[in-house]
Parts: sequence; structure tokens; C-alpha cells
Amino acid sequence: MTEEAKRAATIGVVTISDRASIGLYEDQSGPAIIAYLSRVLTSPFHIVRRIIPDGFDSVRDALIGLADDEHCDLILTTGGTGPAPRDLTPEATLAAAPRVLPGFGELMRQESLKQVPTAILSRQIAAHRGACLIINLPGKPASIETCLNAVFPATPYCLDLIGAARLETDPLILKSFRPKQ
Ligand SMILES: Nc1ncnc2c1ncn2[C@@H]1O[C@H](COP(=O)(O)OP(=O)(O)OP(=O)(O)O)[C@@H](O)[C@H]1O
Ligand SMILES: Nc1nc2c(c(=O)[nH]1)N[C@H]1C(S)=C(S)[C@@H](COP(=O)(O)O)O[C@H]1N2
Repeated sequence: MTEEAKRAATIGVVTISDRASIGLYEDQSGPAIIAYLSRVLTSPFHIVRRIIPDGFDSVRDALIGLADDEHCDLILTTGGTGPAPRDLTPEATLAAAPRVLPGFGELMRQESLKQVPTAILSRQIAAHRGACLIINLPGKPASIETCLNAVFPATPYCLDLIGAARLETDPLILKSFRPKQ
């Protein structure tokens, strides 16, 4: 077994919201991500948490810090993916992680569209910075499960391919797919 396969994954959970970051409303999306991971993952992991305002520099710097200093294998962001002027999460993600995986954004929007027509407004992307995969989720708490259910079957294999920690899921809850064992 490789060292990557044996070690606990480090997962960054980043809430990006002007108002949640100053306590004007309670962040529900970050906790929804953590609850999802706790339900689905059977392999060991620990969470590094951030709640930050919208903006290009704030988000880019947080993502780079989580990837390079905290050695995150996976970062899940929530919020700031829409078309409003301060929604800059996709641009900041691209600045931190130039190698985009377009299928993630496409599939999350497709699944979200089955629930709300405004799903097309999310510019969410996924991209990797070396051995760290970053996935953007919309800000709405209800979008978390829909989007993660869409992309999580392929996420553990993606982490294998970029040299990140190995993730295992509970097959009764969510089957992850690895073409080669
Ligand atoms: N992290 C979150 N926790 C709980 N509710 C959220 C969160 N993010 C967004 N929402 C809800 O979704 C609505 C629309 O989300 P949107 O991304 O437009 O947030 P926003 O209003 O632009 O946030 P902000 O102004 O704080 O950046 C919010 O008004 C809020 O009700
Ligand atoms: N599954 C799902 N996707 C969704 C939504 C939702 O309620 N559920 N809201 C949409 C809306 S209204 C917007 S504006 C965009 C961007 O949201 P964000 O700026 O909070 O990231 O996500 C979209 N994607």
C-alpha cells in the first residue's frame, strides 16, 4: 500500500460569504458539507475550516494556503459562484489551480437543474493545484448534497490520479468508481 493510501486525508471546507463571514446569518452550508463527508466517507480524514468574505484575493489566498501550507488533498468551497459582482470564487479558484476538470461543473449544474432553473447561474468549477483538488459548490445549503452526490462517485479516483490521499466511501450510501483497483 502506498503512503498516500495509508494516510488520513486533509479536507478544506471553505464558506465564502460576505454576510456569513461577519455573522449576519448563520453558515449552514459549511456544516452541511462536513455532515455529508462524515456520512459518506469510511476512510480517515480531518477537516480544516475557513469562513471568508467574497473577493478574488481573499479566496485565492485562502485556497493556496490550504493547498500548500495545510496540505489539503481536497478543498470544497461553498458560495460566490453566481454572476453578482462580488461572486469571484471561480476566478479565484482558477488563479489558485489552473488545471480545470470541466466535467465536474457540467455535471453539478445538470443535476442542480433538475431542482431549480436558476442552477444555470452557478459558474462553479473544479480544478487541481498539484495534489489538491478544489471543487466549488453554490452557497445555498440545499445545493450541497445534490452537487456532491453528482461528483463524489468519481472524486476518489481523481484524487488517486493527482497523487492525493485515498478516499473510501460507504458503498451503501455512495458507490465510488475506480476503473482499476
Ligand atoms: N453559507 C450559507 N449558509 C446559509 N445560507 C446561505 C449560505 N450561503 C448562502 N445562503 C443563502 O442563500 C441566499 C443566496 O445566496 P447568495 O450566494 O446570493 O448569498 P449572498 O446573499 O450573496 O451572500 P453574501 O452577501 O453574504 O455573500 C442567501 O441570502 C442565504 O439565504
Ligand atoms: N442545487 C442547487 N444549485 C443552485 C442553487 C440551488 O438552490 N440549488 N441556486 C442557484 C443560484 S440561485 C445561484 S445565484 C447560483 C450561485 O450561487 P452562489 O453565488 O451562492 O454560489 O447557484 C445556483 N445553483
